[in-house]
Amino acid sequence: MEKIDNIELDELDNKMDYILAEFVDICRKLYERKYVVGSGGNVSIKVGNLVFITPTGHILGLMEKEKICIVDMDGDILKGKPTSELNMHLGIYKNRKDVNAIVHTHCMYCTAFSNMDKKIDLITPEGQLFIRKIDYVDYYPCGSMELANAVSKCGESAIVLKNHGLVTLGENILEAYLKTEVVEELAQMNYIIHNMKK
Ligand SMILES: C[C@H](O)[C@@H](O)[C@@H](O)C(=O)COP(=O)(O)O
Ligand SMILES: [Zn+2]
Repeated sequence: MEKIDNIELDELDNKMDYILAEFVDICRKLYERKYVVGSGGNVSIKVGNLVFITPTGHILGLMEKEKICIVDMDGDILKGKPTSELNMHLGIYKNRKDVNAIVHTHCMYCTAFSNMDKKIDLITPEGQLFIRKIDYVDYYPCGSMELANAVSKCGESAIVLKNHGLVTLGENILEAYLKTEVVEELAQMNYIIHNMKK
């Protein structure tokens, strides 16, 4: 059995198969839960010096392992045509050593709150447990370096992009995904409570 630094390549293969299968599942779930529609949203994970990332213009609900792009941390594209938000993903990984997974979606309630410049209160137990604080970023054009720089400077792991959507960060993809679910539920709960007060 060939080994590199005591890692059996077959074992590495199996691990990567599992990691990429989980990546595909999360992409499909984001679409199924309508956190994105059409070709919106993008997802990435960092494994060592490599970033596995969704292709641009692709429907997350139809993601397949073979379609996942690969980029190194210098931004050299090793496989496929990655998301137009590649600079945002790389900028976050460079600035946040605690982050190994990024989920970007267009959650409707979060985006609506951002359009009204309203903050989302962390009113649920999950909100207080999983989301320490939410950062808010002004509107910058999609795919722009301005957006990438603004987001990668944020210190929190839930970042609302004005008139665009949400970015959640995690040590792993399940954590990043969970934060998307929790923040969007918080936004919905805030909306319901606000309307009940009328
Ligand atoms: C307009 C783009 O869809 C923008 O919203 C981008 O941020 C996005 O979500 C999907 O872009 P890619 O298909 O390039 O990942
Ligand atoms: Zn987007």
